[in-house]
Amino acid sequence: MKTYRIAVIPGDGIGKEVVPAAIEVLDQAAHLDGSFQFEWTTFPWGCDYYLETGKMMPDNGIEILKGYDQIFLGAVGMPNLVPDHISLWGLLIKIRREMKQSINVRPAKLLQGLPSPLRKPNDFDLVVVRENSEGEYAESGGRIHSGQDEVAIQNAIFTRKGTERAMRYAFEIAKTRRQHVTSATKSNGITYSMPFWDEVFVQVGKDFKDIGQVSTHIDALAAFFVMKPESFDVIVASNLFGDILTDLGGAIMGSIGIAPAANLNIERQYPSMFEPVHGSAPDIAGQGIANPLGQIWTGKMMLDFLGYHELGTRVLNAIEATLAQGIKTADLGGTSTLRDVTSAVLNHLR
Ligand SMILES: NC(=O)c1ccc[n+]([C@@H]2O[C@H](COP(=O)([O-])OP(=O)(O)OC[C@H]3O[C@@H](n4cnc5c(N)ncnc54)[C@H](O)[C@@H]3O)[C@@H](O)[C@H]2O)c1
Ligand SMILES: O=C(O)C[C@@H](O)C(=O)O
Ligand SMILES: [K+]
Ligand SMILES: [Mn+2]
Repeated sequence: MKTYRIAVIPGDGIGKEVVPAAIEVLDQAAHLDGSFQFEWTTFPWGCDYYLETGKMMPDNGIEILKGYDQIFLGAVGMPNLVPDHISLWGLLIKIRREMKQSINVRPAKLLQGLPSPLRKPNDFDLVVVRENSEGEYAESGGRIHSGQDEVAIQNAIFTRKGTERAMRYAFEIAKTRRQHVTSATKSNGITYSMPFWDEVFVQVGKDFKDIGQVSTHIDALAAFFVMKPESFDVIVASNLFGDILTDLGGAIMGSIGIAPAANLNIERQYPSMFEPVHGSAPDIAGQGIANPLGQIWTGKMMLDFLGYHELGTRVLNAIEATLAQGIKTADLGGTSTLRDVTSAVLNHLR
């Protein structure tokens, strides 16, 4: 039997609750399939680890992770105890960078059984391809002087390689979907990087003449996510624009607690990392009321990446059947617990 060795990093807050729930579902999915199994190895890295050791993960953490097939992560961050830029750059973003997980795929669609907060949504089904290695998230800049003279500089870095890679990937997946890519730009306000982004989009687009292509300013695009989400198929966005758009993608589905994500090393040279869009939700952590569906759907994306598409579809069907039954956590207006929702998904998967 094929065994996949998965490194598990529950991380902080609700990550510690939703990850075990999703593992139960993935184990059952593997059992149903019968041809493979998961071997999970859990690492206690995160803010608690930082408070004990002064590091978010050990110095050889990346080397350790390279020994696994994939990484399954919950969320990182305890802003009351560790500054967010320290915790995220010490674990989540460090892994994304060092494992060259340069593409972050984040779908959003109108789910059966889950009313969208939009008043009369048409059926939407979109996917955001977020550039995941550079852009506005660049360790370039600094702070000098103090008091009234203080200066902070943060440079955004866009390379042709990174920009092209994200755009090519977006066009490739559009080929398998509804044949359309929207590029999120802001070349009216940002005068160097975004005109460059637009030029690369036109150049890459020439290799995909059969795919519809349009550039839309991110401000208008955000409004269209609310007003006419059904008009989108694939959206390619820079790191920060993609970050913001995908919380919005979660929101129009019903909650950011259900939005899934996959940080892909598309070259398959290193493990990819599967972790949902949402964070550690300190406001509800430890109460057993977090929505596990984002983490479970993220597990479905891992199944897809491993080639088990039909099984992945069964997991998504079980999620929708659970919602249709009215078994929902508080973020979706329900009264069910994380345990109730997980049990229902397991039942529907059987
Ligand atoms: N990928 C990640 O690990 C990641 C992503 C976003 C934020 N963060 C970190 O998480 C911490 C909290 O950030 P935030 O509050 O801005 O965002 P958040 O996503 O953690 O929470 C935003 C709101 O959504 C709710 N929510 C999120 N996930 C939910 C779920 N599964 N079920 C029910 N409700 C859910 C929370 O209760 C909160 O009200 C910060 O430290 C931040 O840096 C980490
Ligand atoms: O900014 C980030 O990438 C962290 C988090 O908000 C995410 O979306 O993964
Ligand atoms: K997350
Ligand atoms: Mn985010």
